[in-house]
Amino acid sequence: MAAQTPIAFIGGGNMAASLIGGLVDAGWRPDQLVVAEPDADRRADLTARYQVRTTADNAEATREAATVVLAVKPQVMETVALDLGPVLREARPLVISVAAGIPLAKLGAWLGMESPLVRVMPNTPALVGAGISALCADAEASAEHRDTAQAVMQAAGEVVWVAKEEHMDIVTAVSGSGPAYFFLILEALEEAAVAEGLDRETARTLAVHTAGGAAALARETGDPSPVLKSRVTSPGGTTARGLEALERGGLRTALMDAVAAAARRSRELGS
Ligand SMILES: NC(=O)C1=CN([C@@H]2O[C@H](COP(=O)(O)OP(=O)(O)OC[C@H]3O[C@@H](n4cnc5c(N)ncnc54)[C@H](O)[C@@H]3O)[C@@H](O)[C@H]2O)C=CC1
Ligand SMILES: O=C(O)[C@@H]1CCC=N1
Repeated sequence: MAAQTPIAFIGGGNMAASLIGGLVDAGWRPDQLVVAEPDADRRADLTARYQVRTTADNAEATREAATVVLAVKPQVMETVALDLGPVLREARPLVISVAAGIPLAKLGAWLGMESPLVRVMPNTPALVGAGISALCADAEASAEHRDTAQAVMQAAGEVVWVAKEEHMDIVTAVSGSGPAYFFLILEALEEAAVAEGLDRETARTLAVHTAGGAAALARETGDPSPVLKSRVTSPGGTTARGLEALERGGLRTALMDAVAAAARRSRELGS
């Protein structure tokens, strides 16, 4: 029998690659990871980047694993889970799903098993160890299973546990999709600076460091956002004018609408 591989990823797309990059940087050996992925170019890319073993065969990867991370699109999860059910029922690894929207009960029914299942919503900053993952487990997952899931996700950043599974939709809308909202803001800041004559590289450096600095300040002081914002806003100064333009332009409402729309989509994906 082949030596046991601790983690098999089913689906080697953007989210799996971000987690794999984070795990490898955190000290996991590439030979402790295997990725099942149908796309040959994607497999070659993952091997070139992380020296992980890949296969086109989901069942083969699953048979060797102590932990299986399901990282396929929600739309194909049913097919993948129905196919893998018999293998998983025999091998009984810990199963972690990172799919948006798919409830644990539905996944369990497709797999034909009750536990141990952990649902996780990670995000792509996992690639550089700066991810945040929200986790919830089914009632039968043991403390050991929870610890294992937490240890895997902690290699890629922070973790929070969510007591009510129904909250995973709003989590998905805030932290799963959230990096894209911030990238849109970075894009806009860069474009504005370039339009005013700054070279692209300087514009990007200023925008990225400002975003990173704001996040670090919020994290390290723990101060509320309105307080942090007021410290930047000198009376009658530039920030006040900028914030007025943002409120007039509806950025606050647009972001709140974005989160509500993404959460609705998460619920749709699971129904
Ligand atoms: N991209 C992100 O920021 C995040 C994604 N997720 C979740 O991660 C999952 C994957 O999303 P992405 O990586 O963005 O999508 P993706 O499209 O980049 O990756 C999905 C991968 O699954 C492969 N695949 C398709 N059919 C398969 C099958 N039958 N067996 C094995 N692999 C198969 C595809 O070839 C592709 O490489 C989704 O369920 C998504 O909701 C969760 C959090 C954040
Ligand atoms: O866009 C999506 O559906 C996935 C889930 C959260 C981030 N990306």
